[in-house]
Formats: sequence, C-alpha cells, structure tokens
Amino acid sequence: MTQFEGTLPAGVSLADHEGLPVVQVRTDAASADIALQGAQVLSWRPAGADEVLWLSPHAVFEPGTAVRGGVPLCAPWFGPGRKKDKPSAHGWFRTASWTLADAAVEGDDVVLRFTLSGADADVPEGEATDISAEYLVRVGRELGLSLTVTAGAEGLDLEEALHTYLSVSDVAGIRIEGLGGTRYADKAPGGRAVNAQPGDLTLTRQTDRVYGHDGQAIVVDEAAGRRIVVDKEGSGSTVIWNPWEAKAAEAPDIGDAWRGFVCVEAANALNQHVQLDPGAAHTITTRLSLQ
Ligand SMILES: O=P(O)(O)OC[C@H]1O[C@H](O)[C@H](O)[C@@H](O)[C@@H]1O
Repeated sequence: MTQFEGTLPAGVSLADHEGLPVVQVRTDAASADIALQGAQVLSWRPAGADEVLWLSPHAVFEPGTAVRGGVPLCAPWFGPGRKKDKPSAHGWFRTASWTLADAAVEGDDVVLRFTLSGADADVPEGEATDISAEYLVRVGRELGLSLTVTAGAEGLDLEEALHTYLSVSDVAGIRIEGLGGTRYADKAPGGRAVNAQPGDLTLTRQTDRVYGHDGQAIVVDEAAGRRIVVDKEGSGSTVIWNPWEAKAAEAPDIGDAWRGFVCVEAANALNQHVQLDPGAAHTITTRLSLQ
C-alpha cells in the first residue's frame, strides 16, 4: 500500500475493505470509499440520500482483480482496444496501485488527488511504460471525477472510460434521457456498427452501446423516486451497459444481481478515441448529482 505522507484532513482516513486499502471520506456533506487499487471509487452517498453507486454483492476483493462496481478507471484502452489487439480488457489503469498524493478540504467538499506512473506499474509487455496519470476525486453533494492522462515519448492513441455503475431499483424499469438524436455503435451480439437513438433509452435486453455523445445524461428511476444526473467534459462517448440475465449468469461477480445497476460511462472510445502527441495530456471529467 502506498501511504499518504502528509496529514490527512478531518473526515479522511485510510482503512481496509476486505483486504484492499481504501481511502474513506466521512463528512457532513457525503461519504465515499476509494480503493487505492485502480483509484476505484467504491461508494458515494450524499448526506440524506441512498447509495448512488452499485457495488456487486458478489464482488471479489483481491489484489490484481478488477472489482465489480463503483467506478473502475478504464485506460489507456477500452475493452479489447479499438483495433481489438490489446492484451487485457479495459487497460492496466484499473488494477494498478495508485498513490494518494494529496487530500484537502475545499468548502463542504473533500478533494483527493491520486497519481499513477507507468514506470512503477505492472504494464503489459509491449505497452508504453512512460504514460502517467492524475485523478481528482471531489466528494461532496456532487461526486466529481477528473482523469488526466499524459502521453509518453511515442504519443498515445488513448481510449478511456469512467466506468460508472449506477445503483437503480430495476434496470428494466428506468429511462435514460439525453441520448436522443445521437448515434451509437451496438457491441451486443448481432449489433450493427451505426444506429440512431430516436429518443429516451429504455433497456429491455443485453445492452452494450458506445454513443457518440458529449452532453448530459439523466437516469430517471421513478420507483426509487430519484434522477441521477451525469454531466461530463472532455468526453465524446457515453457507454451504456447492462449484461442482462443470461450474460450476467456467466459472470460470477454479477450473477443474479444484474437488475440493480446500469453503467453510464463518460468515455472516449472507438471513433471518439483521443490522439495525443508526445508529452501531451487530456482530461476527462464526470460529475454525478441527484435530483
Ligand atoms: O467485465 P468487464 O471487463 O469489467 O467489462 C464490462 C463491460 O464494460 C463495458 O461496458 C464494455 O462496453 C462491455 O463490453 C463490457 O462487457
């Protein structure tokens, strides 16, 4: 575990979550848990509200294994990579050990800064090791997540996602506003590369779509009496994912719990990948709030 060397502000502490080191935030405005592995936000609960993120009841907490739920950081590629030639799913950021570099109180919020250097990480053979990243996690009545990736000497063909699992009462009963009028690539079996989204999205089966979409999306969960607003910047794709029953049965860390989440991911993937010159940086940001 990489220990924070300064003094942690009030409301911030280091703890253990089933064997994984986590940063815990407990303030009057919100609570949150962030694992150092993958800088993965596992929980965010604004004061007076129910948990907003979904963490699988079957999640596995083992060093080097991606945890199912919260906000895994996918980079420097997404899925198998846009040319389908990458050695592991979703890139090495999500299981790397990040450093908590700074923790500060700003008004009602706590801002955590995590850093990652490819030189110190377990980067797959043949992939650039001079990539670095910084991740700002702002915990308050809103959850603000901002990932900056800096290319190494070769430049970088970057794909990334803030792979946000949102907790819903029943994925089959929600509606997603904000995607109407956009186009998407359908990655579900038999799906076409280009499709039009006519209006709001309701999910009725296995859904795995990369929307060309740079604006707001709202998950309307009437049964839970809430709307989860997903704002973003620096992101040309929104990924919507739920495996549905049969596919979930193949993933032991989802199984019968599949109805409880929808992934709405601020991303830059497929056609919306980001081409970085040597030493150049790109920032992707998402902000979650409740209505
Ligand atoms: O099982 P994982 O590697 O965590 O990936 C889970 C899912 O992530 C994204 O949403 C992709 O679009 C899906 O194709 C993938 O199945």
